[in-house]
Amino acid sequence: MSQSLTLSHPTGKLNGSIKLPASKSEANRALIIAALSGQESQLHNLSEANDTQLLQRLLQSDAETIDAEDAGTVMRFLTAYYAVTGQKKTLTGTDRMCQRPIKILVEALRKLGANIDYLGEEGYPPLKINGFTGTGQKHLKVRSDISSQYISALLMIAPLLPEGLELELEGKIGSRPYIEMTLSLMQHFGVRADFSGNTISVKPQKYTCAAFTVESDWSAASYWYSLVALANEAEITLLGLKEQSFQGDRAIADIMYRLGVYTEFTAEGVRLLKKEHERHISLDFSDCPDLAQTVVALCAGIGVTVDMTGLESLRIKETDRIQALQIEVLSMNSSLREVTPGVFRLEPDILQKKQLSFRTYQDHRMAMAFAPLALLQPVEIQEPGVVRKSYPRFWEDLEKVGFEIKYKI
Ligand SMILES: O=C(O)C1=C[C@@H](OP(=O)(O)O)[C@@H](O)[C@H](O)C1
Ligand SMILES: C=C(OP(=O)(O)O)C(=O)O
Repeated sequence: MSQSLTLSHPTGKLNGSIKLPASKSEANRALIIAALSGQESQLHNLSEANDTQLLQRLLQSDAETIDAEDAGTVMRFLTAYYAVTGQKKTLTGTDRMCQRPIKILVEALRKLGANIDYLGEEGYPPLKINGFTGTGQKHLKVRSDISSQYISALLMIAPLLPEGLELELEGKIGSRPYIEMTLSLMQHFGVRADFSGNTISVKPQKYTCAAFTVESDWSAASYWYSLVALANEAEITLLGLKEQSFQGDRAIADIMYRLGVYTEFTAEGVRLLKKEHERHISLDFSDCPDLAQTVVALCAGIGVTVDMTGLESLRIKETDRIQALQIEVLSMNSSLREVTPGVFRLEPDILQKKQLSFRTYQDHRMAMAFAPLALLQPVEIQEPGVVRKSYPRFWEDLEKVGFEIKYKI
């Protein structure tokens, strides 16, 4: 795997049609639900993202030790899946995965009757899942301000529990659209739930067999919006995106309207065109945390000041994304500071005409968020292979619209 690549674009003009990868969030829910249904499923357009390829392989594996690598959904969804299906497994992941908390999910599963031990530090993977003796408990209180993935994991197994499940969400509901995506996918496969106030109720039910085609990934689309915003001239079509999507990251269309990109929905996807951008904006990322890096890197490039809230969960993702962003925007003369508790301000400055080099912190989104800046000046991206987590063809797709890439081994 190459250690770095340098990226440049000879004209700054972008034109073309891109087939985006499919959403790993949708695909991984569909895979878990299909496995829980116990029936042959017809899932189409499963993502080429490593997170999805990995889950597919692991669901077919009868190994005792299961490596979820760096995939949060794989770790959290499989913990609940193995528990409820009574499979005895050791579940581990990368060093970083073993620093990403899982206590809220493990505690909830224990209350439902799962026997789970921590093999390392209490509250973190690796885990040993030893079996399941249903307690018949129906009502659970679960904190919803750390990661929605715990809630999605519990919801997907809920119809298989003898009494079903009533989940009372405590605190702010972070990443809420991902919970709604879970409920929509469950409904697609025949399971009804009720989400009223802060309680989600699921009665015991059976998943039914249904065909499902995974949509293109709106999070991946965000990097193309950034490219269009930074280009001298651009007309880009992104295939397979839908206006009515299960994905909360479709919010990028509205965010980018303010940052210089007009979205036209067509029968084949979206057409992106350039427009004027605002100079100072405020955004709340509570519903769409994966878009924050795209916006920060772009705004540092085009000189837009942004006040951001809802970034709490960024500290426990593939890396501490707030810290990684703070370090990397510094090399662009910009600053990212917490101005009052919970409010982060990106203040950009004039970019010097020198080659920029960005570290990626084993985080695919750091690589893809900073790459579009190559439309302003040559950019080096370190450890570019990280993109395989969600968008393995990212660099090839950039070449299709005229980027020149030199790989250094
Ligand atoms: O459920 C999902 O598919 C995801 C939920 C979000 O995580 P959190 O709920 O931890 O914020 C998101 O950041 C992640 O990329 C995918
Ligand atoms: C946070 C992410 O993924 P996960 O939590 O599933 O590892 C992501 O893809 O940005």
